[in-house]
Amino acid sequence: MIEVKNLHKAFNDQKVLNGIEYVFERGKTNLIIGESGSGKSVFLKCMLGLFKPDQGTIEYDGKPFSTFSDVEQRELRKEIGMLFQGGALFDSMTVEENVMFPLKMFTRQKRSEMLNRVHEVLKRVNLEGNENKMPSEISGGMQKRVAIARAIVNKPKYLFCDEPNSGLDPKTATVIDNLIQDLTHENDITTVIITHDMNSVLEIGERIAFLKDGVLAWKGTKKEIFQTEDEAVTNFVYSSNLFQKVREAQLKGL
Ligand SMILES: Nc1ncnc2c1ncn2[C@@H]1O[C@H](COP(=O)(O)OP(=O)(O)OP(=O)(O)O)[C@@H](O)[C@H]1O
Repeated sequence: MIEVKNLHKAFNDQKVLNGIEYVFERGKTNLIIGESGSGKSVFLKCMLGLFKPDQGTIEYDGKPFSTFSDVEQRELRKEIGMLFQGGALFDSMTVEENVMFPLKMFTRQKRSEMLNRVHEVLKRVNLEGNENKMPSEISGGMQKRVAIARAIVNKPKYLFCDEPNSGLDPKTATVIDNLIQDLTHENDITTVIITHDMNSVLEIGERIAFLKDGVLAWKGTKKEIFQTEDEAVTNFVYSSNLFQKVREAQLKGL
């Protein structure tokens, strides 16, 4: 669980985050949605300790980040899996080496132990047999699965995903969404996902936080997002044709 209390962040006199209160629940997919410039990335960077909040606290399972010593921050980093926008694989490393990278960075396991874990994770994301391929030799969806394998190889308690579906076709995007959700449930991970993708909201929106101008303007589930009368949310959500059609179908009782 990650609990955010009264989070403020400004750059010069531009207030970007303005008093955010939110709980990211363990074992759930927690989505952050909102227009471009609403503060999603700044929020994520505050949670990762890359930006220092001006005010407020971020607690990891009850412990405020600001009270972590350098050693504790390093320990926390081991418990965080990060799925970067675009995957961010190392082009010059094989699939196997990419996935092994966090184990080399953060553990002192023997190579044979690391290989066992890498193969276990690659099997889980259905990439068995691709160990020795280079990223350029596999599809975008497979690259994304390698990036997911790398993000979970060290058994993280927290998983941060920045636009996990960018650049993928809708079918592959759904496979990736479901994989992230299944891994979240199987491993009881606190998963935070920044997304623009309304398909993802429909697919895996177990908990949704809607940011508008740095304020947490609405929170709820994928079911509730269809029922809300909140104008800011409906304006944002129904700018998507897909949502418009689902809403119309619901109203017709289809
Ligand atoms: N390092 C920085 N210095 C100054 N201003 C910043 C910095 N990082 C972000 N901002 C400003 O904070 C605001 C929110 O940016 P942010 O990147 O969090 O938006 P976002 O919701 O993630 O947008 P997008 O969906 O386009 O990625 C923007 O006005 C941006 O210019």
